[in-house]
Amino acid sequence: MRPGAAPIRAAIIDLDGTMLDTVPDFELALNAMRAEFHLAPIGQELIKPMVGKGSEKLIRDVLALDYDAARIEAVHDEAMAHYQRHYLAINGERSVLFDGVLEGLAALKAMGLRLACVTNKPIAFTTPLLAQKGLAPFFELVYGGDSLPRKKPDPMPLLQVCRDFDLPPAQVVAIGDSSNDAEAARAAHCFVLTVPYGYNHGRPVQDIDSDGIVNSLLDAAELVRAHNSTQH
Ligand SMILES: O=C(O)COP(=O)(O)O
Ligand SMILES: [Mg+2]
Repeated sequence: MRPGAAPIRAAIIDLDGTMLDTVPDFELALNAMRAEFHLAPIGQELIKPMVGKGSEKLIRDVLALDYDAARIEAVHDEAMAHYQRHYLAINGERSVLFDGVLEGLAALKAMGLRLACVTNKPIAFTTPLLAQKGLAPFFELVYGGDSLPRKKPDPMPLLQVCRDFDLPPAQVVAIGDSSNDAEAARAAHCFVLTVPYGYNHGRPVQDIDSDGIVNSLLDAAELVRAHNSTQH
């Protein structure tokens, strides 16, 4: 983050791979969907790099392990219906908060920042999950992958948050685990911080063009505090 730049007034925080390790939930729901088609279960290491681009892409990638393009088209809608039903039934059962998430959110709030959650997860999964994990009270705004016409890496949801908060993007930081989050932030002209413990489509976090890698949301809050303390 640039010294002398305007103070940060809001943070936009990603969900999967940033606040919650949701891969165990994806494993349950995807394998329940695959069982409907008599397909063998798949493991978390295969699933992890597929998370982050929304449900549509995830279902297509998972079906592509066994089916050709024509067969994927033929079963897509049925697969999506199975997946959504199964995911909603197990949502949050196996997901766990990453270290420093609650502390980091509390620190950002205590510094007066406004908080939004922007995820590519469908909003129908996101809202109950945030509530169940005690995250909902931190967020003034929540946008899922299907809340707006375009999702990350498009800047649309981030720009919408800036408008909702009536803040210029240069006073907003996005915090995420993947290039998806960083590309959206760069295109929106927000700051962006990256956590190293998430999924990033199976690629090294160091490859992401961001304003810094932070080990936790608590470290992100410390960086924002340092940035803001240089302002007059
Ligand atoms: O693709 C998803 O379902 C969610 O991904 P995100 O929370 O990292 O944006
Ligand atoms: Mg993510």
